[in-house]
Amino acid sequence: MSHFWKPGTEKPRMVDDEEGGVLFLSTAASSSSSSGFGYGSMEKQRQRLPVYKYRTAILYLVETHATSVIVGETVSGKTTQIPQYLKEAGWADGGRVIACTQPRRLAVQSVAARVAEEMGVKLGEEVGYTIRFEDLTNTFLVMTAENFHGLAAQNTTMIKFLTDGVLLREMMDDPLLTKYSVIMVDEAHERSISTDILLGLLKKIQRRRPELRLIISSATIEAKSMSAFFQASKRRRGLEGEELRPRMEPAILSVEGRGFNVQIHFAEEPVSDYVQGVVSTVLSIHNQEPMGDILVFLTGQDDIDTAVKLLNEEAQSNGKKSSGLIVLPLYSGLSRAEQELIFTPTPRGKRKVVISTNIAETSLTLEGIVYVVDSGFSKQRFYNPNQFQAWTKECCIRLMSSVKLSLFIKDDDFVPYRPVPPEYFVPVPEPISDIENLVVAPISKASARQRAGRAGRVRPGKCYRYLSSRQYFTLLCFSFAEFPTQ
Ligand SMILES: Nc1ncnc2c1ncn2[C@@H]1O[C@H](COP(=O)(O)OP(=O)(O)OP(=O)(O)O)[C@@H](O)[C@H]1O
Repeated sequence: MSHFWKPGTEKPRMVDDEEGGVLFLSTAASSSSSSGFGYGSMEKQRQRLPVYKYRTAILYLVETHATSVIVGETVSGKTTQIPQYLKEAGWADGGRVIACTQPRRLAVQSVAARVAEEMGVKLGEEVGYTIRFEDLTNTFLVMTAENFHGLAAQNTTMIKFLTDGVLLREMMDDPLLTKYSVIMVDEAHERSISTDILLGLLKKIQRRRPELRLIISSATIEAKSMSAFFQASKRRRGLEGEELRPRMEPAILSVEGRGFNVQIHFAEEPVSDYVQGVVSTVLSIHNQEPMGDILVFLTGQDDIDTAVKLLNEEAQSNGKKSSGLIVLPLYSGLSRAEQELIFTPTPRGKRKVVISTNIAETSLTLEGIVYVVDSGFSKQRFYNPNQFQAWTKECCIRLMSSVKLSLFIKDDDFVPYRPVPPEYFVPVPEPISDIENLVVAPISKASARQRAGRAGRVRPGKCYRYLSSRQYFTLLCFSFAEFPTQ
């Protein structure tokens, strides 16, 4: 364990950012090998990732700060490497667990499988995952030393990937999440309701468990506002062992460097029918570009089914020209077996086309993908608090009027349990569509970068944006939080 920073040894070189408090690593922190694993080529691949140069700095920040915000380009290696660095540094010793959350199940499964492969262990043992209805981790019961009748859960899983929703669910049994030493909330830019609630609760847990470390990471996160959120409001002084506590003000680390080059192409003119547009683009890539799989981003199941149908029809009618295309849809409504087809290697001479919602936007590495075709739109969920207020108000009015009606019957007739006639029942207004809206809207620049980042992961790639460059510059920098707070 001599290749990462330990308290008491020389610290890695860092400078304060001029804008105040932002830590930025000025030089490569370490050039030495990271671990004692004997997996030569895999180890070399790991060391080639940009995040490797920041290994010592990351471990130093996690050691000394309660919260670290890590911003690293797509393909810098955050998701697969940071949990391994932490494990190698001893954060999973003594039965503790390192958690890494992802917004989506598919990402949890694929990242866990990759990390297990890199570590040369069986998935479900040292590296495991938990998603809804599936727990692939290893916990067994042991007799406690103090009381031979008592049983305690012991974890052999050291690195656990899980969705943020599952971690929230775990809080119901263990509100302080005591088994975790470090919790990494990855892809925090997505700002789904569960991610935001999780971040709020983790901040509270940290006050009770100062030893818990949080890492908030993404390629496209507003680091300063995230850091401001975790800034402790009051600095506690004079507590026993204060000098051993980590610094409560969050550290921000920017991991520079990315994977292979991805050439970006914009549409020359804005298009009206993006489904037809992406289908034509896929066909021209297939006819003109060298081999390599294609990942298409559309908004939802309807669009995807239409595109799959159009491409399959084209393949049949055009004979040789479009043959060789294997078209696969990807959305959350598909069965797991159907979703997993996207990971099957493409047969020689064929080209796989995965047509997906934003389920494939973050954390996924599909090895064969060379081309990304981005429609520029996604279905976005908005929680509308104003509508919610209007709806609850309406419900209250109707409820009150029905209560008044039933009271009226009771009072007048002096028959307390007389059934209320059906005409007095007042239906409550339909809530769902008003409160939670799923709307097709242009994506943000952050999403566009994430989508482009699905190419260039294991070889150079190209991204075709179905937006003109002028349209692109009108996009919002970041997507709206699902639950707006301001
Ligand atoms: N399933 C996989 N198969 C092959 N290589 C993989 C796989 N998963 C990750 N890798 C390799 O590890 C690299 C880093 O992936 P990782 O997911 O850690 O990056 P990241 O910085 O978290 O990216 P993103 O922000 O896009 O999720 C990939 O570019 C790829 O070279």
